[in-house]
Amino acid sequence: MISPVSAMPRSAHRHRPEATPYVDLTRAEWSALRDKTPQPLTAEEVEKLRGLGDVIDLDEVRDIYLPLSRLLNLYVGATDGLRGALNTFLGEKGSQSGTPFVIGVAGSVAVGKSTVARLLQALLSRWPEHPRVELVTTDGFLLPTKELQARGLMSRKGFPESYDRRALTRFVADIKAGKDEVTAPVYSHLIYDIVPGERLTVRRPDILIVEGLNVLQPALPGSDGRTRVGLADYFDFSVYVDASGEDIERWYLERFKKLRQTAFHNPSSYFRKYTQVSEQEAVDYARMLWRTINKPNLTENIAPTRGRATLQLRKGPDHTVQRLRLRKL
Ligand SMILES: Nc1ncnc2c1ncn2[C@@H]1O[C@H](COP(=O)(O)OP(=O)(O)OP(=O)(O)O)[C@@H](O)[C@H]1O
Ligand SMILES: CC(C)(CO)[C@@H](O)C(=O)NCCC(=O)O
Repeated sequence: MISPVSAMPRSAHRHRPEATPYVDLTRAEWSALRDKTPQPLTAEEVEKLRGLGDVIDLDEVRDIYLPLSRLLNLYVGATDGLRGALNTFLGEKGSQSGTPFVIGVAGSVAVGKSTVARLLQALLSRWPEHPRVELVTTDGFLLPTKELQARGLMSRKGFPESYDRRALTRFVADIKAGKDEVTAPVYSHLIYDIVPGERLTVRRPDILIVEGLNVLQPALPGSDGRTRVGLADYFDFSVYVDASGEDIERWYLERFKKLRQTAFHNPSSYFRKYTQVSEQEAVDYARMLWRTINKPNLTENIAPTRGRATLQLRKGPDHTVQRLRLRKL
């Protein structure tokens, strides 16, 4: 019989370290774990994958993303082994082959998660075991502007209720179930809306990366009050991209300034009017968007999901990853 905790000698209580499901690593400790994983990208390729305002270079790829690519390659192999065990058990009763490995990438607006997701796609597709890596962002499942306006949600864009969560979960479930072709709507930052009539098609990838603010949020209970299977329940691995609130706000404002000099000049840009006002007015507007929408969303909905990620990447003020926290239990 297992003895109850209260029956243990007092000293055993006192000296037991607090149980934590994570292992914390410095940049140097993590970097050493890349082992002999070769660097498959050139400086030009990294430049193409870099988002506006991000600073990822070959050193960052080597130190942070090669160990991650190696870890994920090991995870994919081990998950295939588990799938084989399940298939042996199930036999004719529903066994499945070619189930894609699904990775979620979460974090605030402007933290750089789309760069992380693109880098992972490029690195993971170089492994011969899983060359077909698809990337989708949850932006495509935002409700169209007309619908957001009708529901009074224009200033809640990015909050859980601004997405068609059921369609998003179904989309990932269908890909994981091995459907030949699964499609999703497409979002444009330029027009700040869903692109009418456009769809993205995903065809049986080896790995699917799902990037978005909301990917680790728990599912809403159904109308019968029961818990549902949510998006994150389909993940085999997840990454939370983290940084201090002040740093992210600064990155958001700087990106807005850069976009004001570039993309906002496009006649179709939703933000075009901010090219015609002073920089100060434009920055004040961006700060208002940050403080009234993106920051509360970070605090209330995104940051609380951090502990659910398999891996947390903590960036410093210059965008480089300084600390990592990996789930080990
Ligand atoms: N208003 C905009 N007009 C044109 N391009 C934009 C606009 N906002 C963002 N982008 C571009 O789209 C890319 C992805 O933006 P997105 O909003 O997905 O990033 P994010 O979620 O804010 O944060 P992250 O930087 O983590 O991806 C940005 O790196 C930027 O280059
Ligand atoms: C589309 C999202 C929700 C996420 O990418 C975000 O970029 C956004 O539009 N947030 C609303 C406030 C703003 O314009 O920054």
